[in-house]
Amino acid sequence: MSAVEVLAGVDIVALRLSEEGTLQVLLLRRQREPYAGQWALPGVLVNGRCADASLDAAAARALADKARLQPQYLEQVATVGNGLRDPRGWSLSTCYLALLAPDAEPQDESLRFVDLSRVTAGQQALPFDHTQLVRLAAERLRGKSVYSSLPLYLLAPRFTVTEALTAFQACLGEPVQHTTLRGRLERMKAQGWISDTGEKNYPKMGRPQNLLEHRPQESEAFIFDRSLLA
Ligand SMILES: O=P(O)(O)OC[C@H]1O[C@@H](O)[C@H](O)[C@@H]1O
Repeated sequence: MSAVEVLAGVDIVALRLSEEGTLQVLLLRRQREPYAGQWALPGVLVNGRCADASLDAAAARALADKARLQPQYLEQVATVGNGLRDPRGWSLSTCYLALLAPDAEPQDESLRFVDLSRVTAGQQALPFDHTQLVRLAAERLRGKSVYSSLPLYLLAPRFTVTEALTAFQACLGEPVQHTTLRGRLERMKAQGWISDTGEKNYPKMGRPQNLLEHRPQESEAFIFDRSLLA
């Protein structure tokens, strides 16, 4: 790399809700140097001859090419850049938050999900500044989950109130009142963002529960008029 070149890329913090109700982040074992063999965020460089029309397109490509997964939601979080984060020289990374369906599975042994809390706590070390990128994305998700329906993008399109509660609590990292969430979901129903399917799920334990359907009216999330934690 010449002295005047700057590497530019995108990195994806792709999250999934586990069966246990915890958030997990997708990691990819790097094939090449630097940090060959280490688990890192899936990312691609966008310098040079890449065909992507935009950073958003590059982020979608990174997930599609490297993980063969389609996100239910994708949002740009931040751009970081300096001369230290990549040993190849000055670099910029635009970090994206991607929310995956709960049945998103690693397609081969070069991919795996690990507990988000292990990464944010530094127990699972990541190369480059990827730990910092994960923390930024997790903070964005937490902040938006206070006042929007974002966590619903971590569920299957058909979900129960109990599953919604699990998703919100995982994103916020604290308990949410069942009745408060119900009220917010009712408001979404009134605006056409959620519909009643008239069907029930039949869990292994407990009583059957009504199945709701998430019907996003835009690519963003529904904004609540009051905080979910109020
Ligand atoms: O995988 P290659 O193309 O080598 O490089 C991409 C990585 O280089 C780093 O700056 C980025 O954070 C990104 O993850």
